[in-house]
Amino acid sequence: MQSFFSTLTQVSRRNVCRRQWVSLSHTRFLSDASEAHYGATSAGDASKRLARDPNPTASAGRPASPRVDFENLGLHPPIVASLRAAFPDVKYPTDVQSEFIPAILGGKDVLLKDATGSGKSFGLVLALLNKPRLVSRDAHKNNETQRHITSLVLVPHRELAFQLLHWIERMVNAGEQAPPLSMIAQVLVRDDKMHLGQGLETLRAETPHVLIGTPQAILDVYQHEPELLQLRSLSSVVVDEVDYLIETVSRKDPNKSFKRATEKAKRKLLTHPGPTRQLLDVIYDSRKEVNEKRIDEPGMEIAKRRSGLSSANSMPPSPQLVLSSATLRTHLKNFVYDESGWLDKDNVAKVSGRATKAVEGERVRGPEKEAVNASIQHSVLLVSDERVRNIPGAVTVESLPSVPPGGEEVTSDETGAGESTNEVDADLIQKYSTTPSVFTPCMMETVAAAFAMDVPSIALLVLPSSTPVKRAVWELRELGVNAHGLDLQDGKKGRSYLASGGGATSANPVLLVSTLATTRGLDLPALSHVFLYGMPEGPRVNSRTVDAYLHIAGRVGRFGRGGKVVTLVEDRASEIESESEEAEGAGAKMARILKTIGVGPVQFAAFE
Ligand SMILES: Nc1ncnc2c1ncn2[C@@H]1O[C@H](COP(=O)(O)OP(=O)(O)OP(=O)(O)O)[C@@H](O)[C@H]1O
Repeated sequence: MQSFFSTLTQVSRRNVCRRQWVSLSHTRFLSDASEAHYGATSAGDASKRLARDPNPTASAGRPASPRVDFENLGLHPPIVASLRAAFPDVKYPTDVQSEFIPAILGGKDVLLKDATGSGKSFGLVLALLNKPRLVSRDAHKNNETQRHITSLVLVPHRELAFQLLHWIERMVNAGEQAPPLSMIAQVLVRDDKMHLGQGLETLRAETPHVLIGTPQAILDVYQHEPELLQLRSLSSVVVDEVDYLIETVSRKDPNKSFKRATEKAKRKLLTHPGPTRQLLDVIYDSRKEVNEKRIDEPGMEIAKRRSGLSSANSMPPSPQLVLSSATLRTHLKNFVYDESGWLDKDNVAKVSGRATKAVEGERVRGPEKEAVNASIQHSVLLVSDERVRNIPGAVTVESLPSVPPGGEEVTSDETGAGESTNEVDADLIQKYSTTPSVFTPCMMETVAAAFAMDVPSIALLVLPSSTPVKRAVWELRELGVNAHGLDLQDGKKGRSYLASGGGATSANPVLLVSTLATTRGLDLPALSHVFLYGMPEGPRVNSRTVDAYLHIAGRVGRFGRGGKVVTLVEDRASEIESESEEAEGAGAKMARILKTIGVGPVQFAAFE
């Protein structure tokens, strides 16, 4: 099999030979390379073919019909070979992948939205790996070839960055003559002490094809060593979990006087734009300028531009922009389209997997309901010192088998249970034993009991964003739970969590502990349960809370696997019947969240 590495080097060599490079200041995109390389299976052809013959059977997250395969989408055969060798279960593209991969390879800006677990991030990685490597020649250095970063991927937290890196590593290592991973992909995130550490050293030593990082880490490097990033010569910029990374103001907030509150929130965002906004403002400054001018453009000019004729306000060459999430709210889309100035509006594809779903006759529903996965059971437990009970209205259903038939036994080595890393050190134990906890004892005991009774192999506990994971791990271990802080950077163990799975049992099940801030986008195939400590993004119920719940719930039930989401909230008996939102208890609020997403609560059988 031709190696993954040789694919990328061939692309770069071919490109270098075909282009006349003047100097580094004239770095140009190798836009003709994909055309030369992919011939009849170019992205444009693939789009046309899909339009004629859309996949008629699959639903989000299910593989598309055999009539569409990865090569048809414009992916280069050696990359597909590496994919098949590394991920034998990934046989055909999902609906949404069939739509967005050709759009990305065709150089379009893409707004991408589909259910959790539909393969968005995975497909993005594939498309980016497939892009021709950007290289230029330096006339001042004997025409020496210089490699550039081709794609920048912004993700909300380091665990997701390492997950994408592990996926790439598996594909790279699947070919013969595996290259150093750092040539293909690197991660740039801050460590526990907020340092960039090893990631920055590696970037100084080698330019990767794909750079994955958190916005703050990338911004830090941009501010101190901008030449390492070459932001303006990128070919693509991807923002995964974009609604988490770019804050926008919702037009409807029933709890506030609408207009004044909106204006105030907008002003605040202008004064304190988050790191993602800052980076995109830098990368797309020339697009912003043109978009600004286009606001007053006369009709003739618009018509000229749209028909491809040269116009005074033509868009300058700039990286394609891809924004992705399972939950893209209207106010974010409006901001991106009308206010940000980042998009090339004449060249945008909006992809939601709907083109294929509409052909299947699936009902297109509200934004929350589209993201719900029917194979997940949702339970809410009301917890007090006296008792633990299911939320009123929870129904008994035939339980999803926790261990699907044919599940194999995994060893403690595979689950990372027997390893000594991730230990809580002695100083912290001393501190924890002598200071009050932010966690309520009866809530932790309920997590421990529910985990012991129902989890066959691996579960995830999601804590509120600012709570201490290490302390939770320690408290749970005191209760006899095999708890570990989620750490995907941790080589062998981290990768074991990402291995394909489901249907496994373990003699010593593992409870991984993370927070709301580090859970978005994670794909841990062996998970059967997610326990949620308290209301997500509480205390009010609004679109942010609902979206947060959808994303947490979406960690299970991926690719047709079943799964359970168990939310634990403190039980305050008087709260349930109250009409006012202030007095309404967390249980009633959770019931509203479930209603909004169109699911009913299911009894968690271990409790009354
Ligand atoms: N075409 C495919 N066939 C089978 N499995 C796939 C396919 N594409 C991706 N997967 C698997 O599906 C899982 C989910 O993929 P991914 O994380 O990309 O979904 P997502 O849509 O980004 O989810 P989220 O919105 O939660 O971030 C991964 O384990 C991946 O290996």
